[in-house]
Amino acid sequence: MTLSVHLRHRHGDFTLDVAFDSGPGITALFGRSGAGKTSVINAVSGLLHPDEGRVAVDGDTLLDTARGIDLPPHRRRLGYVFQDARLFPHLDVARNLDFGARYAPPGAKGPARGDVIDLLGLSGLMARAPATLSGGEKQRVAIGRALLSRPAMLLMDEPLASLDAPRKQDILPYLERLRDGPLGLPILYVSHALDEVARLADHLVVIQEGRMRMQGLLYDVLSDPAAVPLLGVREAGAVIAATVVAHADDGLSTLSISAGHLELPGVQAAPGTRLRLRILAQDVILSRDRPAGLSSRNILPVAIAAIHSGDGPGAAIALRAGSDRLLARVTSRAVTDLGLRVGMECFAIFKATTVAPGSIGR
Ligand SMILES: Nc1ncnc2c1ncn2[C@@H]1O[C@H](COP(=O)(O)OP(=O)(O)OP(=O)(O)O)[C@@H](O)[C@H]1O
Repeated sequence: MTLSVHLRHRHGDFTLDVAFDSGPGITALFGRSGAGKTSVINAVSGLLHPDEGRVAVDGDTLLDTARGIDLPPHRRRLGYVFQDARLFPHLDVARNLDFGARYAPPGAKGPARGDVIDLLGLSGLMARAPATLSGGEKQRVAIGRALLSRPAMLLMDEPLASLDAPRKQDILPYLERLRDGPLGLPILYVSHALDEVARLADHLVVIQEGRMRMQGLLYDVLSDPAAVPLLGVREAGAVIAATVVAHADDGLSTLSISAGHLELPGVQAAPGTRLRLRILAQDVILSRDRPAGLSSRNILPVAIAAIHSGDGPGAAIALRAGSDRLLARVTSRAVTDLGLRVGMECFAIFKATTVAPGSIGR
């Protein structure tokens, strides 16, 4: 599946100028408030008619201003999940799901009702009224309703933004299952929360003030030191792939990565499970020599791939760790004092507790 979005639009002083092409899985559109994310999703769904643009899903053209094509929303076969679940308050969960199915185009391929109920863990909720559901449960029903309309693509506009942190952690595994399951449904996922994006996205598009600033595979964008000023120095950090090896009685788990082993707490996955770990750039310390007598359990041999000095006192350092990439943020003074340069081999160190359970995804 491919998603191709090319848009130009003016809202008064605000100009939207965004173009990206992505592959299967979840494409996350990330940006701060007012960056233009909702305008993009509205143009994809047909609620906004851009001045110029082209939107195609898997080769099917939904919009092409040059050719006079602008399908109305109901003919675009898109499932929409909003920040607030927008369930029908007078219908129980089962009937809310039926409503989705009612909009499925005749003959459209899609998941069976029972599979959607299993995937989203809805079987115990079917007779409940929306008012009695938690925020996370409501969102699961809203996702189920959207899936049962058998869409060609799912649009999710800040679907977790109204949930508190624990509810958000409850629902993220369902979204991971949706992404990795047999449906293979493409998802355009809008968020201003980088932790969610790092857990879920396959492809990342970063927009700022209406312009597309970076796009690419999530692992590539998040490990690019040029992304640090865009994403924020406290939030920037690479995602690496790891496999669970074993859990010890003291609560620490061993994970293997291409550059060696990590020891982390709070890993809730069976040995053999593939995970993705987000390691914030600000949590990584560099040492030219292998440190001895250090309490930190995670010391990885790395090579410096790039050094990106910012306007302030910090520098972002791209590191190669086996076949993975890490980012470190250190002071420019440390770069000078340690004589760091591209190609140099050194050691990256981070505390086990810096990788919080919420930063560990599938
Ligand atoms: N219909 C409109 N008329 C005029 N300006 C608009 C209109 N819709 C959006 N804008 C402006 O376009 C800019 C982008 O808005 P948009 O809602 O797309 O951003 P966003 O990234 O989704 O923000 P948020 O996360 O706060 O919802 C904002 O400056 C907004 O005020």
